Amino acid sequence: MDKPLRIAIAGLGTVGTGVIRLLETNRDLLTARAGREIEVTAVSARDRNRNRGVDLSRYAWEDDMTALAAREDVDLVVELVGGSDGPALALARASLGAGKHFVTANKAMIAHHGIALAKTAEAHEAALKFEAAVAGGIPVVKGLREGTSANALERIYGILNGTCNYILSKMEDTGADFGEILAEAQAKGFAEADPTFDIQGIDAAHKLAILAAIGFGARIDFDAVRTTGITQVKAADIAQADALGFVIRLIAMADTETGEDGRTRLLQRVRPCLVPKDHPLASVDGPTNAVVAEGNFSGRLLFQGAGAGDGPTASAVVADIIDIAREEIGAPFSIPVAGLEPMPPVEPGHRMERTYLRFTVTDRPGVLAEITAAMRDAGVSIESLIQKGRADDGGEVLVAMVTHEGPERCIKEALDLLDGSESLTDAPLVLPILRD
Ligand SMILES: NC(=O)C1=CN([C@@H]2O[C@H](COP(=O)(O)OP(=O)(O)OC[C@H]3O[C@@H](n4cnc5c(N)ncnc54)[C@H](O)[C@@H]3O)[C@@H](O)[C@H]2O)C=CC1
Ligand SMILES: N[C@@H](CC=O)C(=O)O
Ligand code: NA
Repeated sequence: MDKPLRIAIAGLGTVGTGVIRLLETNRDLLTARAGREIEVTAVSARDRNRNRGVDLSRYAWEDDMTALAAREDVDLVVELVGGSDGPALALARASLGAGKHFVTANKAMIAHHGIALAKTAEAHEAALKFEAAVAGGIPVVKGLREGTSANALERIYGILNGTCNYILSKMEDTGADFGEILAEAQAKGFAEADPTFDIQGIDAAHKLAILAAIGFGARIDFDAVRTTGITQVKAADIAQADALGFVIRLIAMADTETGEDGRTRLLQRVRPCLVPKDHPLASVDGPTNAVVAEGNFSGRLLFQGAGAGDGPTASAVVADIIDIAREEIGAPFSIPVAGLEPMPPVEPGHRMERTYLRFTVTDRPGVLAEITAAMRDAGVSIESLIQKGRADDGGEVLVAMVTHEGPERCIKEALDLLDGSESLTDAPLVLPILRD
């Protein structure tokens, strides 16, 4: 048998502790699968004395995690700290620069610095792997890099944030308040250290940018992801969507089109959408994630499973470690960095969509006429319209509508016409309807 693969782990929180537990529990099986032992030699985290429920006494401890990269007894560094910059990035640069393999669950860092890190990895013939960074335990990075590699992909889309999905599906089941459920998601270890990354859609955007790079051979362009989170979604919208035959899910989607200049353009967006109840993504509940990839020969592929949590995320981290133990290095984004194409973003106004719109308005005569006139003037055709009762005190009521399919820019024009209207007491909510 080959020499052991010696690894160091930085970050011993939810995921880091999960990795240690998995390496201990499945030791024999991992040795057989990897073809050699996987041996933890050193670890680093903020607090040495915290009780994590795992025995760290056999491993060397480094207070400064960057020191892991310089250790002679380390072949591979695993980063489970988080943060796009700061110590995680310093560790990545130091490790790859020293020719050590590097495994991370850090989507923020890969979305911002993945290309530069992949270049360093290539230059030093080291592996850079990040299966856990996208959709936790689901092998979707591998699925796109290897499983769909024979296809031109038409669309990649799905549910990429477990916290938002947990919140939306729990709101659906219990009618409970947003904040209460977010606290539960935090307690269960799904949420990011700063949960605004989850609820504002930024975490899903990080993951989408990574998948788009792999799936479409694009240079990662995180700044081009058009991102809307779930904070504006109310329990009333969920009930309304239900009555219309939909659920609400935060959907991340990327596809391409050819611009007038002949260049391939990339559209990446994260936004809450109405999902028809008979669509496979509608039954994805709780912290589960799901990714759909549509290949020109494979047809629609659905990857589904736990997108967050210690066990599933550790499973993805250790799968990457096994690949490296087997010397399956590969290009981080499927093809060498020089081959990744810079793809300018699509301006999506011409895209055709059916849309759900919700207005919170003052309950007085003429309000409905004002809204429908704006729709008419902008060329938006209304498929159905619901006004939710009368407010007893003449206060606020909810007006919801579903439009026929039309160009996205018409919705924007209608909202611009209503901008500043004294009838509207809250910003309108616009939710596209996911097409099959
Ligand atoms: N929790 C989850 O379900 C998932 C997390 N991830 C990613 O995995 C990474 C780790 O996440 P968690 O384990 O949830 O985080 P966590 O907050 O539970 O653990 C982070 C660890 O890093 C250490 N750390 C943080 N800042 C440090 C610093 N400046 N210096 C030294 N040590 C420091 C902490 O002491 C702790 O041990 C993040 O990149 C996260 O986005 C990815 C997929 C799922
Ligand atoms: N905060 C993330 C954790 C996994 O990536 C999520 O909720 O999906
Ligand atoms: Na994954």
